[in-house]
Amino acid sequence: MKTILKLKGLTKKFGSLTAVNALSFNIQKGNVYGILGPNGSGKSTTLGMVLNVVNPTSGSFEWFDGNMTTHNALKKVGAIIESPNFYPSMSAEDNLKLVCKIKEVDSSKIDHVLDIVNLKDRKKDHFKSYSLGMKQRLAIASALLNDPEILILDEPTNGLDPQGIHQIREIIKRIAADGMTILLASHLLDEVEKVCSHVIVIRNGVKLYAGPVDELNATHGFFELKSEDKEALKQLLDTHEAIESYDEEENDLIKAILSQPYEAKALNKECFENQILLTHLVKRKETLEEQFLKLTKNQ
Ligand SMILES: Nc1ncnc2c1ncn2[C@@H]1O[C@H](COP(=O)(O)OP(=O)(O)OP(=O)(O)O)[C@@H](O)[C@H]1O
Repeated sequence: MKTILKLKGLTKKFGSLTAVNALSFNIQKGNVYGILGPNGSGKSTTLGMVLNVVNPTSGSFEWFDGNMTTHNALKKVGAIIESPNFYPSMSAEDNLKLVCKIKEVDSSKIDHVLDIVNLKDRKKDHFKSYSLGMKQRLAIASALLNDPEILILDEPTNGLDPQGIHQIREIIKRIAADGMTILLASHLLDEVEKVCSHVIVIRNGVKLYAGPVDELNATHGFFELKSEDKEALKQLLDTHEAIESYDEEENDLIKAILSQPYEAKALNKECFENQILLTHLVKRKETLEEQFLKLTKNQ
């Protein structure tokens, strides 16, 4: 698979603050990546560095095959990292004509990109009459004009109402389905879950996880258990091949984490054969949100 972007130990310090700390990951063609982290975790700084607007303190990054200057490589990148900025008293279409002139691309693509973002019917309207969601969609259209190899978006749904958020996410999914590589920064887990195939979780500039979104949730789950003979139950769990660890929670509840697939029925039978009567037995899997919170809390 073709590599679009490689980050190698990329680091940015602002005085004594390390905003991005030795970040390494690869962006492969055709995937949709989310950089996910709370506010202030270093997402925008990371995007700023690979887009040449923030100077790295150390480490490096490489666009495409590494044989191109960043300046030339960025001609193949469509990026929206600031709020959409166009001429207010010009129509969307005229604004895009101007962008075509600046980017030296043919203006025949304007209708097509406006169609992708559902703005073709409103192309004659002044930019100033657009809602925030429409402005953001126009920015996406503008970024698509020169057929980029990758689209980069920083918090693409920030400040939008639920309908606007939905429209932007649908557009991103549609563009991705057509094969576009996308890298977006977001502090919203559900956004990354809905839109991205891959996720890079960062906190305080440090990478906590990078990989497919599915695998972040690929654990075997856990049992919630209760028994009047808690000590005997704990002894059984201590030596159980399928139990990785267990915690005692409130109300005498024991949470036993699985290290391999194991059915509740089998555990129930085993407990019974060891004269341990369970008063509560539930098998559960952590939601992606619980996993994400655990991942970020542990650091
Ligand atoms: N120009 C700067 N000078 C000093 N500190 C900065 C500068 N830019 C960013 N920072 C700090 O670096 C850290 C990371 O900021 P960054 O904007 O990259 O985070 P973020 O994850 O994008 O968060 P947000 O979504 O809130 O923008 C923060 O603590 C921020 O205050």
